[in-house]
Amino acid sequence: MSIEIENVSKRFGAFAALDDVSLSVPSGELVALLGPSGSGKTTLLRIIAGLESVDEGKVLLNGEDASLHDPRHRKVGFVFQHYALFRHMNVFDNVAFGLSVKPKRTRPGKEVIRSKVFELLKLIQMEHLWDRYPSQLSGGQRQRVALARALAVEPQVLLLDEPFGALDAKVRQELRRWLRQLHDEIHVTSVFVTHDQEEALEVADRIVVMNRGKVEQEGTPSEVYDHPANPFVFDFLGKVNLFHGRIDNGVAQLGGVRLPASGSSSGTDGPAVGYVRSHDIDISRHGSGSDAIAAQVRGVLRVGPLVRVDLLHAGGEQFEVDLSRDAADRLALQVGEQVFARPRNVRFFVNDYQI
Ligand SMILES: Nc1ncnc2c1ncn2[C@@H]1O[C@H](COP(=O)(O)OP(=O)(O)OP(=O)(O)O)[C@@H](O)[C@H]1O
Repeated sequence: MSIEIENVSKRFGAFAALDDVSLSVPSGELVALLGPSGSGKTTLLRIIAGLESVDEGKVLLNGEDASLHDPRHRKVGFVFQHYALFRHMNVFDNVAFGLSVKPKRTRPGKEVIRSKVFELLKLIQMEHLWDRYPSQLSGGQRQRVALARALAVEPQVLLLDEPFGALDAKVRQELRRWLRQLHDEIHVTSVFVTHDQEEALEVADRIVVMNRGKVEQEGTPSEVYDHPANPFVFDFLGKVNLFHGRIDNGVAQLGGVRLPASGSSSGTDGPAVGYVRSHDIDISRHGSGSDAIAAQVRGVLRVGPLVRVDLLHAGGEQFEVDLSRDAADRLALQVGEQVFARPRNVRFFVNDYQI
């Protein structure tokens, strides 16, 4: 089922939780709503589910105005961060619940329910745990049961609100991969909310970056990561360094270095900010100060597979470079020494507009 959000606004009192949001989710896609706390992600999800009304705008499900239908008939499955499974029911009964409470007329027979539940338990790789109770399961297993339970009634849209938010980092990572595989198997149109950029980049077909009730950018993971539309998206999708400088006649001066500012025109002359990801900078001991940013090493820290180097350049701005362990071992940087940093990929923004 496709979802179209057309110019939706939602206020709580005087506060605009959603401000003229438009968005379309083609049938079968897995879309992530990514944004900081309070950006309106959950509100948008609840509006799609029909749990919340809109002040302005429309939601179309398969091209039809959703407000014309009772939310109970929207065929939407919901999985929350803390999905309360029924504690007194075992895994089998939890997954079977949505089917067993259907009105008699549409309720499948016992055998059909049984085979459907075992099919789902197989999908979530938990057939052998069918008679366990929620208290006998790990957090990750419980979320998988919650997902199977939402899928049991064959929703046409699956909505997931921070489904792995309460789990530890390792389990989260496993479940992310698992969710992606599951989606590739069943292709149900899915929208999931997360504030974790890595999760969105790894799992989603498309990412909708939200901020203060608005959509900042929408695109594939590589579109939003490699071509962020504005400083907010750049910053939210990964670690970034800011270099304050100026642009004159298409040339940017950043920390003493002159760099071509592609796309700029004389109209953009003036103060500009260069954005560079910390893995997009090379460090060497050689340079002239006009082809590289002269900087002092302030700290060297091993973080898992990377080495994070803290630097301070002559203009007084601090910045961070992530090196591979190999590169860091070759350089053997010492705290206090002078080095030269060369950004490989800089994006310039003037007043929030990319040039
Ligand atoms: N029922 C409500 N009454 C008043 N304000 C609300 C209500 N629901 C949400 N809000 C406000 O609307 C804003 C958006 O909330 P929402 O839950 O959609 O954000 P979110 O992006 O999902 O955040 P989080 O990641 O923290 O869940 C918040 O500032 C929140 O306080």
